[in-house]
Amino acid sequence: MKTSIATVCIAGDLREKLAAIAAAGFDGIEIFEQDFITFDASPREVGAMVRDHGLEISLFQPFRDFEGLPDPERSRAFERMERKFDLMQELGTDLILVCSSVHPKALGGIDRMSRDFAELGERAAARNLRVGYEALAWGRHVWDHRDAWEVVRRADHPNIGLVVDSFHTLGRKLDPESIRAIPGDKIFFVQLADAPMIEMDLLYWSRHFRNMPGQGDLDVTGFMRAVAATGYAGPISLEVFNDQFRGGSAKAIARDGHRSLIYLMDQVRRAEPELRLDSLDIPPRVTTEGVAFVEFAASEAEAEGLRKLLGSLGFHRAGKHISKQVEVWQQGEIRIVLNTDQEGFAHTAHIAHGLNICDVGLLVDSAEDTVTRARALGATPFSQSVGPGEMQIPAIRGVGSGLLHFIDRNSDLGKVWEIEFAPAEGGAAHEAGLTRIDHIGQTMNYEEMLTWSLFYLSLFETKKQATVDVVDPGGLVRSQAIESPDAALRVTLNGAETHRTFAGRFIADSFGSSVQHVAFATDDIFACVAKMRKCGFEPLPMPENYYDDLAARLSLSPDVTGRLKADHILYDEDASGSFFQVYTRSVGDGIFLEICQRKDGYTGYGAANAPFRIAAQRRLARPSGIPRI
Ligand SMILES: O=C(O)c1ccc(O)c(O)c1
Ligand SMILES: [Mg+2]
Repeated sequence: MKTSIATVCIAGDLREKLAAIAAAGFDGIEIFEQDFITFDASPREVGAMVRDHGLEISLFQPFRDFEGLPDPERSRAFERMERKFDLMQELGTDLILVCSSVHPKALGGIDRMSRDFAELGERAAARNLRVGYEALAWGRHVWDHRDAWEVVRRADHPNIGLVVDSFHTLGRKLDPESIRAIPGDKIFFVQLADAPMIEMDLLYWSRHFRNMPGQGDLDVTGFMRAVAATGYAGPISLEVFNDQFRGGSAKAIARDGHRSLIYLMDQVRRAEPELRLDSLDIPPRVTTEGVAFVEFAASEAEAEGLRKLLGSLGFHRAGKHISKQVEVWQQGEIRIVLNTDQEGFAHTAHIAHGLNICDVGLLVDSAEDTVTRARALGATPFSQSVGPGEMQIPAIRGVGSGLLHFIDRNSDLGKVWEIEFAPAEGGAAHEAGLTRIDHIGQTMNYEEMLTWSLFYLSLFETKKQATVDVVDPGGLVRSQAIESPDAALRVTLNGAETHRTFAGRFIADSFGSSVQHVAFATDDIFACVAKMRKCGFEPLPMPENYYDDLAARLSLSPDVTGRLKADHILYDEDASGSFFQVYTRSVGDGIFLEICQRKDGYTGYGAANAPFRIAAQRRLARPSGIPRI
């Protein structure tokens, strides 16, 4: 199946748009008239430029206010169309999109409109061109693809067909199943867009808030299944009007777009195998069993601080790498890797970012399949040379070009700790009861959130949770959780709108997005904190006001409130259960660790506590920044 994208989706002038679109791997483009008119080159030159990028012009659009007009507007519309036909022939495209009229004088009437299209079909046929009719969700008389189809059906002309656009159908809450009844060869073109579910004026929603399939809340997969079931064999094309994308990185948005189509068609192919789509046959979304390790890149001095911190949480040094300056600290199933080596990726990451979490290891079904799927989705594979006795662990680039490594139990990869590490002295004497990694929190600029949610959703068997707004005294931080069905993998994406927030400062100070926070699970937070205190744990101090408010709001016994306060434990409860959290003080440019306990199946992340946690972190930070360890 060929992929295409409307030039309107991408930032830049036409040349920049084409370069980004071609680099992302699309086959064609929809030329948006505005992008052509604002560009200073002849139609022939533009056509050649597109083809020089290895792209075809799959559609020219939009042509507005054509059908159902009285004269003289009617004959004007036909004349206007002849000029656009001239232009299309010079550009080198045979298909134009006519969107349903919003003209105040448009009369409507199915037969009147079909007669206009029948006549237009004759004119198009004379030039070997085709016309596709699209119902805009806010069209004056036609705003439903079923009505647009009826106009096309009655026009009964081989050069007149239908354009379906997922936004107009799903945004209007029309049932996409009705598309299945349309003959596939009468659908001339398919436009795809998703959107977040926000109640607002349809036109405004469409022109400013569309996003890539998978990034919003619409059932674009259901829509595309219905289209595919008709036998439609033309291009699938993205038409995304989004203010943020228009101002974003052309390359990144084009890459996200291409990824969204691969993901979408894979979902469609799996949902309806009998359709025998010619889309890529790639391994399914990856099942994750959890986070296998988190790796810090550190200087020797920073590593010393981390050792103290980890020791205070009940971790012990479990192994030393056979040839590198790398050690692994362990507790329960949790492994923290400290990398102070003077070579390799971690070292480079340390030079660029200072102390940082440069690598996350995920436990998956098959590491090889994971990388195969990731490559098909346009992720960047990573490898570096390995020394004698070391393993080549499959990896890709993740958020902020940090690494994601994949470990599985089906190969030797799961034995990396025995193969590459020699046991260290000490042992597990002081474990505090931390069992596994509950979640990792990645901090990024707000504009990157859609990129990374699509990255996780398309690669892993996960679902996104609703976005929550966290108020930091310096501005808003939006937080979205991505979770596997059994919650074995939980990742939170935290998008900072300004650099004045704690999260935003982290991005600025460490020169880029990355993991800012790792949360460890425990089954008994009070026992855990008691043990950690003996090892020298210093919790992030919470003010008394917080506990007075808890006592006022919730029906906790004074005894429980007293224990929470004594240990600086934060508490949350909702319909799903209750939640306890305690934080470490920050290290480096604002990295912090959390210990949490979920009771009765609590599903959240303590968002209600986030403003108090942030205020406490800011209090400890010096005006010039955050204390370094
Ligand atoms: O917003 C619009 O006017 C507009 C134009 C052309 C389209 O294909 C569309 O979906 C919307
Ligand atoms: Mg459209």
